[in-house]
Amino acid sequence: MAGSEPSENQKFCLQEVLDTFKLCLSDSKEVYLEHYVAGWRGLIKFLNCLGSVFGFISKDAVNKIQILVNYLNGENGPHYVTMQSMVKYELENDLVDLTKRGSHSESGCRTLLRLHRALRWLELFLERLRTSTEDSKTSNMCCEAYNESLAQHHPWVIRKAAGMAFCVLPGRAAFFEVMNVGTPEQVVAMLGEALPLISEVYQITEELYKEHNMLDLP
Ligand SMILES: CCCCCCCC/C=C\CCCCCCCC(=O)N[C@@H](COP(=O)(O)O)[C@H](O)/C=C/CCCCCCCCCCCCC
Repeated sequence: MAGSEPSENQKFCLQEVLDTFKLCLSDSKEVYLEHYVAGWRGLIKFLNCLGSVFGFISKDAVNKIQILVNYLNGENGPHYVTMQSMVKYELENDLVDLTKRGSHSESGCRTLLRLHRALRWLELFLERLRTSTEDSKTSNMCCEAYNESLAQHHPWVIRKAAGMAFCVLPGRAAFFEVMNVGTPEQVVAMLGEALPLISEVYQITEELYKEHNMLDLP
């Protein structure tokens, strides 16, 4: 594998990501931003194990996570506890560029939307991985999931770069090893547990953005 050996706290652990997504939803099905970004942080550890070819993707995701963490830790932090409270606060205070980019080009709503779209890619990719066979190619699964989701929001140059990165993804067996779960059967079982959680978080976010006409924020 292309990446260097990660230290213990940089090591990816699917169970950890699963636990984080379990914490995302409140009893009233609001999405806690803190756990949502923690879930992404866990996933980025995986990306970092794959080598520097994925650096440009990891950098963009880290940057977006940091924007949200800054809001969470900032003076208006209490408004950013859940996605629902963030949306309400930013909309009520005209803090979102709704039609064209202006003075709020790094709003929480816009930033989260980019990660939300990536969550759909993840859902589609993990479902393919879960139902894959030994000879399935991770690059094909990743590419198909990307074309059905994120690619529709990316310009040609990003799509090209992403396509090139997918070509150097490790094979299914090596990929499963990086997941740090156990046998392929155990990986498949854990994916089966993780997917409904990821799907539910995705659906709730999608509904929230649809309700406020924010699925196309510039
Ligand atoms: C369970 C273990 C197996 C799967 C582990 C997957 C780990 C994936 C971790 C992170 C995924 C990356 C998230 C990328 C967020 C991209 C957000 C985005 O769309 N940004 C673009 C738009 O932003 P603005 O310009 O409007 O601010 C930005 O232009 C993008 C730049 C970078 C390229 C993004 C390519 C995304 C490809 C996603 C597939 C990742 C491949 C991972 C392979 C396992």
